[in-house]
Amino acid sequence: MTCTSASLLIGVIGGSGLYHLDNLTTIKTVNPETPWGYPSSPITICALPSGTRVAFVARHGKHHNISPSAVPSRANVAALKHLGVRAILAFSAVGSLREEIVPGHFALPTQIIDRTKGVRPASFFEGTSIVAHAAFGEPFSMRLVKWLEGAVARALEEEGRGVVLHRDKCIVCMEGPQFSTRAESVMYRAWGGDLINMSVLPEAKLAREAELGYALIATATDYDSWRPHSEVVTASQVMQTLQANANTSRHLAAAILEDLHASAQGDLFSEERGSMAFSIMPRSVDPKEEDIEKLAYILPEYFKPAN
Ligand SMILES: CSC[C@H]1O[C@H](OP(=O)(O)O)[C@H](O)[C@@H]1O
Ligand SMILES: Nc1ncnc2[nH]cnc12
Repeated sequence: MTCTSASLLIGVIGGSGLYHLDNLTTIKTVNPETPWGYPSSPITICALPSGTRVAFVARHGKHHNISPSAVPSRANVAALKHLGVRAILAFSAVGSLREEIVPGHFALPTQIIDRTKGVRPASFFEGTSIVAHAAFGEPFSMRLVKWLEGAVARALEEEGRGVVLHRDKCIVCMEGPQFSTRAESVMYRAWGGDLINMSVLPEAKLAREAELGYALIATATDYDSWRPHSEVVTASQVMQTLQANANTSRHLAAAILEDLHASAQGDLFSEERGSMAFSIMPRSVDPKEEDIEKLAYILPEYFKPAN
């Protein structure tokens, strides 16, 4: 099922605590089987008051039954792209590695440090006869991030609950599911990390391979484990902030998605489109037809099945 690109341009991935956008109108639910399996949850197509549609997927499932290492990120990103989405706005509950990023604050990261352990499939090309090297020096879509810096700050101010937005932060993505040790937490700060989660990778890499815009709205829930005289982070500590952050995230989505959809019709995501053209390596042998068919699901511009 493919929506027309004019009707559905933005996909939202909800993280811990954000399992639905029930402040928007649900139009329908779809559950497409992609060449990489089924998404984490059925995808809800929601409408804004104007009728503009967005697609929503719950990263850990609607009942939070998928652990961070097992999230089917390839299926999530592929399904969104196939539905007509051009950019993903991802939400994530994160630990703060900086005193000034107080639990309850929001942040827009611009860089990532990868501390995942190679157990998550991180490329659509993995296991195929085709090799591709996507550029990832700027792991987020900077035009989108800049756009969000203004729009999110305005929406948070309008909400009036004093949620502060931090810009230009570096997020560490760890494997989990256990939280970091105190020594690791201190080390990440020394490396320049400001935030920590278990989810931004491989999601951001896969969005890049699928030529989708991608930005993360990081919602701080805790101070991780670096503060010498404070308790280390626990799941129950995270839970305390999760609900308030999710409510703010839902408000934010309702406040900015209309304008984001309108901007998406312009050149906001022009950097991503066509970006894989020079990333796919010239081939010495013919690629397998089954691989072409698989990759055509996300990149029909480059992969055209024989029939
Ligand atoms: C519930 S604490 C750890 C868990 O929360 C974050 O999930 P998400 O990014 O989907 O909001 C973090 O990345 C971990 O997966
Ligand atoms: N401290 C933390 N470490 C990793 N992921 C998190 N998600 C929320 N808090 C976190």
